[in-house]
Amino acid sequence: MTVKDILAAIQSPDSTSEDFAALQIPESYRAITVHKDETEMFAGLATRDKDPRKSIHLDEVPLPELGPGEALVAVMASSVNYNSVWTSIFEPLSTFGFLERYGRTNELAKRHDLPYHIIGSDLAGVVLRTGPGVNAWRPGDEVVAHCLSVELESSDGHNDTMLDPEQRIWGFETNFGGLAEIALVKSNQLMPKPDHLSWEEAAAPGLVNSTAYRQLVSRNGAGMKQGDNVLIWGASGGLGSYATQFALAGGANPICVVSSEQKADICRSMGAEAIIDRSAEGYKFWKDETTQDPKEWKRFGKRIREFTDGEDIDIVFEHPGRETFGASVFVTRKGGTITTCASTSGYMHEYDNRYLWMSLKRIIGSHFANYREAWEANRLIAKGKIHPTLSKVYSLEDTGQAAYDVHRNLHQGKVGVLCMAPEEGLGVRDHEKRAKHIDAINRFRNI
Ligand SMILES: C/C=C/C(=O)SCCNC(=O)CCNC(=O)[C@H](O)C(C)(C)COP(=O)(O)OP(=O)(O)OC[C@H]1O[C@@H](n2cnc3c(N)ncnc32)[C@H](O)[C@@H]1OP(=O)(O)O
Ligand SMILES: NC(=O)C1=CN([C@@H]2O[C@H](COP(=O)(O)OP(=O)(O)OC[C@H]3O[C@@H](n4cnc5c(N)ncnc54)[C@H](OP(=O)(O)O)[C@@H]3O)[C@@H](O)[C@H]2O)C=CC1
Repeated sequence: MTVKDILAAIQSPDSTSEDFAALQIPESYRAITVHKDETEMFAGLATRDKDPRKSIHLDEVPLPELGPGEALVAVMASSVNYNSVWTSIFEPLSTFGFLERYGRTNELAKRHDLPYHIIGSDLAGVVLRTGPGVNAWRPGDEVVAHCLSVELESSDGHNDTMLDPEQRIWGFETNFGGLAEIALVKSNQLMPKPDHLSWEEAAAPGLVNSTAYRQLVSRNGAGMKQGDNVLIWGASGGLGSYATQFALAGGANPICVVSSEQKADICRSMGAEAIIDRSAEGYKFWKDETTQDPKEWKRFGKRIREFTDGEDIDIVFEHPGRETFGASVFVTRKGGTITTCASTSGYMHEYDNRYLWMSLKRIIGSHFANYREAWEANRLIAKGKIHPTLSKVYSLEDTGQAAYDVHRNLHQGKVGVLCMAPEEGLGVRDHEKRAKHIDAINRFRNI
């Protein structure tokens, strides 16, 4: 039995759940990996010069054992997230440390501690096998997977599953991720694949859409409401392209920051009106490595006021980190919120705390999404309220290049990867619903 036989079953309209259950699963499959003996390969290089094309490999790997509560999924498509960039440049830490730590927790988790790390935190595909105790999913089910892996043995995570002390991001802090022909997930990561989307479109939103949902919309994040002025950094990027859609769909007023006219056009086409091209307007929030320039914060704030009839920002959707954080805190209105999930440009932030405490602002840390938030975010995709922002699709062989593009900010929206899917455009089940949303679905394509 080979991956080709699985693909044939997926592509046959007559395949039943029993057919899938009867399929033998191959003993090995192709997967995107980084190697433990290469973690020092970029030592001494600047972050920018660490090239994911050198560290990312396509290997034949053995099939992992399937445990209780788990599922093996045939991955038709996946997507590149920035966490795979971090893994491939071994920053801020080598992810092998996460796998070792996980491996120490119990006998079954030892499977994850390997000399290679199969990366990737998104997938769209078909369930092949489920482990003992899985009743909600069956072989043949068409699914997407969110990337929250939790154990839930501690009460700490029982109210908000992101607070589980054993919370991990699948394909980043666990092995057997989605950039592969077969992936191993916990069954409660599975969600129904939106039926109007192709495999690669369905795989694109998962991680960033769920993260933006918690960070901006959920009460666990900023709890955005109608009329809020929302400053969105990287508004046409992975996270930002969903934050912009959430702001528009939720009746808020997005102020989109981008770095080119082309990206400004994308935001306009999503329906945003207030757009700041940070490159064209030349903001320099840092005078040098150690000194920020409050005059530049003020120039930026004045520009925002031009779009808002003089109002300041209710919510900042932060992720660039060090380079922008001082400005983000400054431009937030009295009582407003800065919500942050990342630090792409550096994690040691500096801001003038007087503007925070005197104006009663709040900084909220946000990370991925709990089970329920991920489900709600996927539901919005399935209902055609929020759309994938897929721009370009690569083959599994070219994942290194795809990660390089994301690392160098050469991409738009999301970058997809075909895993088992032989070509783009497959997997659409509801053509009528698709036709209704086709322009929005294709908005980011090939730009
Ligand atoms: C969905 C997608 C998401 C993304 O893309 S996010 C972006 C990518 N992710 C990242 O860049 C994050 C990568 N992760 C990290 O950088 C690290 O993962 C963290 C900095 C988050 C944590 O570092 P760590 O080394 O895992 O943990 P420690 O807390 O620094 O060290 C553990 C030791 O420190 C002790 N400790 C913890 N808290 C305290 C305390 N409050 N007082 C005293 N000690 C403390 C512990 O017990 C333990 O000790 P002992 O090493 O001896 O076991
Ligand atoms: N904690 C969590 O759960 C999650 C964290 N992340 C993290 O969030 C970050 C962004 O992820 P994602 O949106 O997918 O990445 P993308 O690269 O797709 O988008 C980020 C955008 O941010 C903008 N940007 C980058 N650097 C700067 C800067 N120095 N100043 C201002 N804007 C900047 C760029 O837009 P432009 O050039 O147009 O301004 C870029 O397109 C990553 O660090 C990632 O690891 C992502 C998902 C989940």
